[in-house]
Amino acid sequence: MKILECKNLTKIYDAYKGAQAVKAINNLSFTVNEGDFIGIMGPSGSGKTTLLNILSGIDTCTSGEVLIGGKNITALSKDKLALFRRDNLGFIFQDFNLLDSLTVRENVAFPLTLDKVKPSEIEKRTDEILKYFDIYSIKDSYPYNISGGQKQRTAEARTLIKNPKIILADEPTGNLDSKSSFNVMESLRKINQDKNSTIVMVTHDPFAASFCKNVIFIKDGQIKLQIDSDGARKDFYDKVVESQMIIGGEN
Ligand SMILES: Nc1ncnc2c1ncn2[C@@H]1O[C@H](COP(=O)(O)OP(=O)(O)OP(=O)(O)O)[C@@H](O)[C@H]1O
Repeated sequence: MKILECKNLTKIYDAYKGAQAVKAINNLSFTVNEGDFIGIMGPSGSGKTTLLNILSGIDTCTSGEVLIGGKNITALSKDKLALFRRDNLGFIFQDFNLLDSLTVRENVAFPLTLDKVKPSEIEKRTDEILKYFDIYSIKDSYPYNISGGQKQRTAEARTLIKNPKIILADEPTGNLDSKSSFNVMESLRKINQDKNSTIVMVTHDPFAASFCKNVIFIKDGQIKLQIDSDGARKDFYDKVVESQMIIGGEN
């Protein structure tokens, strides 16, 4: 089932204070199905962040459409878009975005608290997800007392607690050492497999990309190449690195 459709997306940043206008996304179309785990790669300046910002409703496109679960988010008013984002999209960022004054448990429960869910229901769902991400034992710790990998798993648990339609991840391994990167990517792969969560991830990191089912490469705002994994991660890693060389540019 189609869950995300980008149709003929174009984004032009207008000329500003002497700088020329930039066509960051150029008539780009692609479809994401439920349960996909897609990586978006490309050289610096190729348009990855711009694309993710448009998909997540943070930025608007100049022309084209983004449909999420059949709903055209490019046509929503600001308020409706904010609500739609809250109820349907999950975000995972490079710098975790955890609240330092809250414990791990409180951070994970935060979206449900905002939604005024019943306390008994919050407790049940929070316990379940803390255990799933193997952070139950550190539930009363604060973010500054836990490791980078534990912080990222806490951020994932907070994202997943509302069962978003799509998880949009921006360089989730960007600030992690190799062991934590492995654990975080394993946990993303696990939620993709166990819960059929749909994940769209922007990354520079071929290791992170090797966990995806498909990777699209963009350059000059257009899709230049798509590669598919047959499930063997090491082989797919080689394919990702090879594709990066084909695409060229600074990574
Ligand atoms: N706010 C902006 N105003 C004007 N031009 C911008 C703006 N943001 C990005 N650009 C330009 O749009 C193009 C795409 O940028 P974008 O940040 O999407 O690339 P990227 O692939 O995410 O790069 P990186 O990997 O370095 O983060 C670049 O030429 C960039 O200079």
